[in-house]
Amino acid sequence: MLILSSPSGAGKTTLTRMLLQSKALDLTLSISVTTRARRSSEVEGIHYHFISRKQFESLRDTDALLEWAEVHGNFYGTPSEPLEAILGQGRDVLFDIDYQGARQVKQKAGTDVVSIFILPPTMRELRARLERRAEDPPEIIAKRLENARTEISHWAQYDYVLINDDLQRTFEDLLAIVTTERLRTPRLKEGLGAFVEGLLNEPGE
Ligand SMILES: Nc1ncnc2c1ncn2[C@@H]1O[C@H](COP(=O)(O)OP(=O)(O)OP(=O)(O)O)[C@@H](O)[C@H]1O
Ligand SMILES: Nc1nc2c(ncn2[C@@H]2O[C@H](COP(=O)(O)O)[C@@H](O)[C@H]2O)c(=O)[nH]1
Repeated sequence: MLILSSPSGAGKTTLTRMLLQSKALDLTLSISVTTRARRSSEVEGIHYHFISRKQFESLRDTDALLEWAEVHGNFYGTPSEPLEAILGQGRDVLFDIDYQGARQVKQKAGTDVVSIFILPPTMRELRARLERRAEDPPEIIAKRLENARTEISHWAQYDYVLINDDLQRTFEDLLAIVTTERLRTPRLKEGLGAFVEGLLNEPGE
């Protein structure tokens, strides 16, 4: 499970898209439910499942969410069932969730989780990116910038922290993290066990 978090506008959705487009990585996105209104660029079932507050409460109260949080005045959560199906196929899952959700997933899934926090190079650039994106009205941008400092204060709970100045460079750092994490001994154990057994049973001549 690979988690990307950042203050709004630092670039995690852009980087998520780049990671998903990289066929060699073969990552699957965890599609969250949210009570936020859909942006014009977003598609139901691709970016989010857009649901009502009542539907959200019903999912939350029936333990159908692995984690959930209130962010910028809206509710967001990760549905457990599709996630379990993806993990059951042995696939790696990418999460675009906030620090509260990251903490809950870490508590529940522990060593199966790798978390990455994306920082903007400056607060001025963060504002500029939100304005250039032109997806949210000024009052929503103001709220997101106001929340950014609290979100950034949680950077140290993450396994990795990247400063997203140059997009391509940040993407390459992400690729390096995924490649390295996949090579960790505990993640290779099943396949390696059989390989080592075969190796030790070879006569060696
Ligand atoms: N390294 C970068 N340099 C310049 N612009 C960038 C960079 N990374 C992302 N952007 C741009 O910044 C804007 C915000 O990026 P993005 O939507 O990915 O942010 P986000 O962290 O997912 O925000 P949110 O949490 O609000 O969804 C987009 O217009 C994106 O194209
Ligand atoms: N804890 C969770 N946070 C989530 C989830 N899905 C998205 N998010 C985070 O919310 C903010 C705002 O997202 P936006 O799409 O409205 O810009 C951002 O930090 C996301 O990472 C979730 O399922 N759980």
